[in-house]
Amino acid sequence: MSLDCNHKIIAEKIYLDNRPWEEALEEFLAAFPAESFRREEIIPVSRALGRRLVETATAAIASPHFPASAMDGIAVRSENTFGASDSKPIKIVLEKEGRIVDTGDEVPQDFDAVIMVEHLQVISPEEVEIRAPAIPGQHIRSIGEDINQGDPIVPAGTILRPWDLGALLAGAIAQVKVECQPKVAILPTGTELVQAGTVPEPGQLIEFNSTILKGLVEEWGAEAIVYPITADDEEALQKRVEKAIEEADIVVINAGSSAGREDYTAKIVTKMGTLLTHGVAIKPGKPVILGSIANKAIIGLPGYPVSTALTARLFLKPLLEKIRNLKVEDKKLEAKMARKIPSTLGVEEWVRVRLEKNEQTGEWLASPIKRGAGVIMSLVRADGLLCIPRSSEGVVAGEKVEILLLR
Ligand SMILES: Nc1nc2c(c(=O)[nH]1)N[C@H]1C(S)=C(S)[C@@H](COP(=O)(O)OP(=O)(O)OC[C@H]3O[C@@H](n4cnc5c(N)ncnc54)[C@H](O)[C@@H]3O)O[C@H]1N2
Ligand code: MOO
Repeated sequence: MSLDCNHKIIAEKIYLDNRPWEEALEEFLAAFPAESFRREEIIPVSRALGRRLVETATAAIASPHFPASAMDGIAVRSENTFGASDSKPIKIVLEKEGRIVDTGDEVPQDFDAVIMVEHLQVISPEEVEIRAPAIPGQHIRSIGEDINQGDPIVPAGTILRPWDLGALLAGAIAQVKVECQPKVAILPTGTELVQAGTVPEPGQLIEFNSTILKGLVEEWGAEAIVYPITADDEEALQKRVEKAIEEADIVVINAGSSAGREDYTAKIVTKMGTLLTHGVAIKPGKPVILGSIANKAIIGLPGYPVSTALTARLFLKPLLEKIRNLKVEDKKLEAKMARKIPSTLGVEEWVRVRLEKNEQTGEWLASPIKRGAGVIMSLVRADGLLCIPRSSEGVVAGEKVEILLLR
C-alpha cells in the first residue's frame, strides 16, 4: 500500500488467495520432484546420525579382532584344570599355567579359557587354587564373535541410529556414503529487527523467528543456514534471495508476507520465478507464500511467531519429508474440550491448548490459550494444537478432539 498526498491509503494489491492449505500444499509439493534435491556425500560416521545410508557398509575388520577376555580373572589352559573340585583343588602357577587378564584384554596364545577372579583362591602372589574345571572357550570372546570381517554391518537405505554408528566404527568403518540433508536457507526480514544480544530501542524488535525455524528444520532432518537480517528493501531482499537460491534447496523468507507497504516477498517471487500461492484459509498464517525460483522451493512465512511456526509445520515439514522420503511422525492424543471455542466458518483455525489429566477417568482435558499470532508465550505454555476445520463454527465443551502434541 502507499499514501497519496491527502494521506489516504491507496490499495495496490491487497487481495490474497483464500485456498484450502491442503490444496496449496499438494500443488507446491508436485512442483518439486524429490530426486531433483537428492545428493550424496561421504562423511565421518560420527556425524552420520539420522542420515540415510546409500551403500551397504561391510566390516573392514572383525570385532573382536583378537580373542578377548570377557571377564576379569586368569587365562588358563583348560586341560590343566580338568578334575578340579572342592575335594581336589588344583594349583595354578601364575605366569606359567595362568595369566592375569582384565575384561577386554587379549587372551595370550596357547590359553583357551578364563576363570573369573571370584572363583580363585589366592595362595601366594605366584599361585592360585581352583575348585572347578574350566571349559574350553569359557569367558573368551572369539575373533568375529560380534562382527566377521567382510560382513554387512548396516544395509543401504537405513536411517542411521546411534547403535548403527557404533557397529560401523567397531568394524573399522570411519566414513560412510549418505544422502545429503536438504539445505534450508532462513532469511529473517524486517527493518525493525535487531540481532539477539542487542538492546532494542523503541520500535525495534529482537529477531528470534530464525532460531525457532532453525530448530524446526533440524528436528525435521535438514540443515539450516540462517542469513543475517535483511531490511525491508526490495533490492536488498532480491540480492539475498539470489544468493540463498545458489546455496540452498529451499529458501524460507520470514515476514513481509502480507499486504503492507514493505511486504516484498510475493513481488520478488513473481518477478524471479513462479508464485503458486499467496494466502490460504488458515488462522494464524493466512498470508503464506509458496513458489519456486530456478527449481528451488520458496516459502514466505508470515512474520508473527505463531504464524511462522505453524506455517513451517504445514508447508516446510511435508516438503522436507518428501525430499528425505521419510515421515517425521506427529505425536497425537485424544482429549475432551474443557470449554467452548467459537471459530470462523470457512477458515481452518489452529488453537493452542493446555492439557490436564483427570486422574479418576484417565481422560485428558484441553483448555484453549490466548489466540494472538504474536504471542510466542502461547507456544511456550501450550501442550498441543487443536485444529478446528473450515467446515466448523467451533467446538463445544465436552467434545472429543484430537490434539497435535507440542511436547
Ligand atoms: N492490512 C492487512 N494487514 C495484515 C494482514 C492482512 O491481511 N491485511 N495480515 C495480517 C496477518 S494475518 C499476519 S500473519 C501478518 C503477517 O505479516 P508479515 O508476514 O508481513 O510480517 P511483518 O508484518 O513484517 O511482521 C509481523 C510481526 O512479526 C514480527 N516479526 C517479523 N519477523 C520476525 C522475526 N524474525 N523475529 C521476531 N519477530 C518477527 C514483526 O516485527 C511484526 O511485529 O500481517 C498482518 N497484517
Ligand atoms: O495469519 Mo496471521 O498469522 O493470522 O496473524
